[in-house]
Amino acid sequence: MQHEWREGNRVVLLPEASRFLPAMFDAVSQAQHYVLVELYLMESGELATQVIDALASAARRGVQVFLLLDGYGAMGLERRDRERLQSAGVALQLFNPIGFHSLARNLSRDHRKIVVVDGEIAFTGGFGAVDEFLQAWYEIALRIDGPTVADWEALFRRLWRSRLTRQASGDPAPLPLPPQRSATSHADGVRGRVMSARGYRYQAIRHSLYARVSRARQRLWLCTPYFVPTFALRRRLIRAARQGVDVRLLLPGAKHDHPGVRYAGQRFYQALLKAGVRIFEFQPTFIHAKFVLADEWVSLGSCNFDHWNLHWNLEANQEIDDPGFASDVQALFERNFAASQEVDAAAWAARPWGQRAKEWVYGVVDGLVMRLK
Ligand SMILES: O=P(O)(O)OC[C@H](O)CO
Repeated sequence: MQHEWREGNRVVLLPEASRFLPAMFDAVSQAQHYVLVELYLMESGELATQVIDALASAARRGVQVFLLLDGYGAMGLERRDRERLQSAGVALQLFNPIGFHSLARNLSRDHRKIVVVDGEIAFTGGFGAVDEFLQAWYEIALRIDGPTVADWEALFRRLWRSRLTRQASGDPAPLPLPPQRSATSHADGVRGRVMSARGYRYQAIRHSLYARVSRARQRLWLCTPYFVPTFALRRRLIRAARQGVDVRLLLPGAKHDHPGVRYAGQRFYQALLKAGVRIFEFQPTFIHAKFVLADEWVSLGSCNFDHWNLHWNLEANQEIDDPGFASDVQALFERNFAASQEVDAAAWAARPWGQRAKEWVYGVVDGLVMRLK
């Protein structure tokens, strides 16, 4: 059953590439049956080479390896890298390659980040196989060992067989997958569920987030690299803050891969600050992580919670409802708040006209982009 809460999951929060990359490579190196990897971004470079080496070496050991890449996000993966994967025996497919289709079809991207090993362990987060994740961007991931791994695997399997997925050679016939294995349920594990979304057609992540924001009683802390929230989310954040909930946003500072998106989101700062929402801009690097903590509920994964992601993309997040895990996420937020600059409401109200002009221009662009169909 889709989106079912399942008990018995062991989860480990892995902040920063220095923790999650070794954990993933280690899991792949210990695989015995199959490895499933689904990514939005993969571009030739140092990290992609490490990923290809790890997958190729597993395939050469006899492990069945399946790599599903978004047809747009993987355009920077050079032919020689694709050939290296295929010649090592890695099954490579692309989701919805850009083509002479409708604009809506070309805009619909697979933005999910999934690694499954032997049906027993899964990873998700905001990661991709591009060099920015090695150092330049701050990212987090989650390692899951337990019954919800089957739901991650089911998402992968469904998309692998989708009519929009093609073999890298262009052949539309899907490459066959091995029988699904099942994970162990742990008595000391936590309650979790996998939530997915398919653009405007299917919006479970959005509905779950809105419900939790509305129900939060003590705190609502949200981290996203692309803060361009829907009207419905802004209204809920403002209402929660006015009702005394501790509402905080952890957002990128000036280090940003798409500064225009940051300006477009900053046009909402004043109303949020006025309602009592606290806004922290992360300083050390570009923070690309996506996670939210509402009381003791956590949602973490691919979804940026911005209206573009919610409208067009295939997304998937892991939700965890557990006080112990919530305190790990709280500690992570607190470390990141300490590395941020809090936006001062009075200083923001007096910001220069140049800044206001950028917010207006990128706000107009954002409004036009959202009218695309
Ligand atoms: O779409 P994300 O959140 O995986 O981030 C990728 C960036 O948009 C690439 O510029």
